[in-house]
Formats: sequence, structure tokens, C-alpha cells
Amino acid sequence: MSLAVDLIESSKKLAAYRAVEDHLLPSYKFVGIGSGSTVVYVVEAIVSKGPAFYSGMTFVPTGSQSKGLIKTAGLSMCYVDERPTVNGSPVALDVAFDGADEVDEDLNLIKGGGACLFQEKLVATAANKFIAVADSRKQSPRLCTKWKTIPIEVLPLAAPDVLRRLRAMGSPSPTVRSGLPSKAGECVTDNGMWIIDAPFSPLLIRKDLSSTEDGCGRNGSWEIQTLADELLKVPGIIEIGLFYGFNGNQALGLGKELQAQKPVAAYFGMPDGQVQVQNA
Ligand SMILES: O=C(CO)[C@H](O)[C@H](O)COP(=O)(O)O
Repeated sequence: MSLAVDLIESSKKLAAYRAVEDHLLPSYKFVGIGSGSTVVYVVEAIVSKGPAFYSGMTFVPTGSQSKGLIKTAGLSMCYVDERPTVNGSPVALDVAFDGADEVDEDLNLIKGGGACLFQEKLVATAANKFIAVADSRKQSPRLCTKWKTIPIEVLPLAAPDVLRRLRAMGSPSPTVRSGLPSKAGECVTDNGMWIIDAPFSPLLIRKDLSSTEDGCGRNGSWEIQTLADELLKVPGIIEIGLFYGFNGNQALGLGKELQAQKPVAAYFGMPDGQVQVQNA
């Protein structure tokens, strides 16, 4: 491993261990485990606490990679739809940990670099507390600045029309993600869908808008919530890799929990060996 790669890996690990230390309590019963390379260290941090700490916990995966991580670590697992119910509703996960491709100053996220965004959103929104874990490269003032595309999960049959509509919304060159080098043809998600990566200009947050602006494509830039609302109206789009709206702990009452997709905290491993915590 080169020094730079080594530094990135150790910063992911530091962030993961700190996040687990701060947010995984021994009393917890259900814990969401996201996807990607950083989450590997989340599972490692949990295992390092020993069976006495985690034996009462059940871990909920966000796809086949995280299922493998949970199983290999010898942790007990259930799928998101297998949680016990109370009064007809599934019990909330106590916490969910996941990586991110980009995190803005308001804790909005782009996710889906690993094509797991749909189940990641299911698990994050089923949790009382969602924690993002990443290295410092993911920190950004606005989404689509460093990670320039939004991953969008689509029904394969609808892909040509979704591409057409995305272009009409100002995304210059949306493309269906290829499965290469590991698979010829398209990248197929755990749900049998495809991913479209749609480039957009850096996304605005609410405070960037003046009182007369509605967030619809000013100077070619969309405000996150407005763009998300428009994308989710397109037939054939199953889910989008924007995590936006409210943080779990802000989302009490008034149906706001439906929009609680943002983490309550993001942990960033920094190149100097520190961990920076961005709280809601
Ligand atoms: O959203 C994801 C997968 O769909 C991942 O969490 C995201 O891509 C971050 O991955 P990594 O930790 O490898 O940087």
C-alpha cells in the first residue's frame, strides 16, 4: 500500500472506531450496518468490543456486502423486514452506521457509490440515530462539488426515458453505470435494478436561496429538496442517492420523520490522525 492510501485507510478506521465508541451503547438491540469500505472498520470496531458487549444485538445489513461483513464477523443478523413488531409496526433500529460519498455543511449526503443506496436509505430511515463515517475527502461545502454525480436507482426498462428526463432537468450527460471491470454489462443492484449516475452543478442548500427564489434551477443549480422532489416524481426512478430533509433527532412529530434521512453526526478521519465530528 502507498503512503497516501495507507493514510486514507487509517483515517477511515479512526473515524469508524470513534463513531462506534460514541454511539453504540451496550443496551442497544438493533444496529444498522451500511455498505462500502469504511463500514468494514465499523464492524471491526464492534467486534473488538467483545461478545459480552454485542451478543444481545442484532445487526441489519444494507445489501449483500454488509450481509457478508456481519456473517463473517459472527454477529447475529436480520433483514430490515424481519424486525419484530410492536403494535403492528417494526421496532426502530437503535442506531445505523454508514459511509458516504459526499457530506455538505448541513449534513446532506450523496450515497450510492457502491450501488446500495436503496437499502441504505431503508435502514438509515428505520433508525433512531443515523451516523455517517468517512475520511476527510468526503467533506464538502455543497453536494456535487467533489462527487459530481447523483446515483439514481432505476427500473432497467425505464432507463432510456429516465435518461431523457434527467437531461431535460439540466443533467448534461447522465449514464447507466457499467458493471466493469467485475461484470460485463450494466451494474445490477441487490434489488435487480440499474444505477444511473447523473451529473449536476453543485447543489444549493436552503440558506443559499433568497426569499423570491424557489430552488428550481437558478443559474443551472438546484436546491437539494427541490431537485429530490422532482427526481422522485419521474416514473422508473426507484430511489435517489440524496439523503436530505431532517436529521433523525430533529424529526419529531408533524410527519417530519418521513423526511429524516440525514445523519445526526458525521465522523471524518483527518490526515493528521484526528477525527472531526460534524454534529446536527
Ligand atoms: O453509499 C455507499 C454505497 O452505496 C457507500 O457508503 C459510499 O460509497 C462510501 O463508501 P466508502 O466507505 O467505500 O468510501
